[in-house]
Amino acid sequence: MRSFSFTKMHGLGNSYIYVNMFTERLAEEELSYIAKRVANVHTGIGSDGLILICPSDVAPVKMRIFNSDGSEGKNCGNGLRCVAKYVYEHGIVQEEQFLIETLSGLVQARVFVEDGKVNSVEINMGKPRLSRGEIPMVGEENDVVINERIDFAGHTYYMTGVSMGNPHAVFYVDRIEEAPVTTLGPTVEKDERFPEGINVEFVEVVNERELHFRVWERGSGVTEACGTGACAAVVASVLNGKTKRNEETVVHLAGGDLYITWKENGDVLMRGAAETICTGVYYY
Ligand SMILES: N[C@@H](CCC[C@H](N)C(=O)O)C(=O)O
Repeated sequence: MRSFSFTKMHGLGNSYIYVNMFTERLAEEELSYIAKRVANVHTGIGSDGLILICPSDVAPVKMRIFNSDGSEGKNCGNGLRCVAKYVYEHGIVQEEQFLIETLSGLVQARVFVEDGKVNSVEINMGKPRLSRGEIPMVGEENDVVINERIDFAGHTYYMTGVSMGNPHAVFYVDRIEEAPVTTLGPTVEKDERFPEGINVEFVEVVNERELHFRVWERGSGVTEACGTGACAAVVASVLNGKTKRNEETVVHLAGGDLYITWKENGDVLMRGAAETICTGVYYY
């Protein structure tokens, strides 16, 4: 029987099993299978997926993220905050600002420390990518998708498309409690107009500085929070004239709040909590 040491962490209830690949060895061809196994709440540990904290050639650390269905994502906002907390608290980095490599590029992390513990993290997520080609979504590759009419299962909706290194479809609703997360979510995720699938976000605008937010994540379904999704929601809200560029917006997710600013220079800043739940050894 094989085993590895893990740490379970969460960002606003979006939980992953984190494996320190500076010390552990997992076979590349087994990563998808391991992600599915550990995520299972009955026969595994229970999580939204698996995150690997890896050595990098271009930064102090690299993050890889696998959803609970075993698919690999290219970015994860909540995961980045937890990775930043982990590497600082385990002495893998000593500075309070450092780079993290992801499959979609480099991001800048800043940890806020009290008594040696990281209690919140800010990530400069870089610039959103807005063209259909970058999302990706079928159609004219240089066009943007802002409040575009689109039909699913015979009903008409309006969506805004944003890539934060991973794909997001944002829909506005009048009341967040009535958002069709579990019905429209999986339909949109798997729609053939999104060749790589898509994360689906529902947003209720409270005012120019505040949004309510729910998510159906590609590869994981309903989660308590999605950091890249919250960034996409703020970018979409600026593009739709609902919130302001260069001003911090509070996003209320099911698991808590994130503070997000789409800066004048194009970068998106995300700030919020990162928590350690437990550590252990997993046998497989
Ligand atoms: N929970 C994440 C995003 C995880 C990956 C996503 N489901 C995808 O496949 O793109 C976040 O906090 O951003």
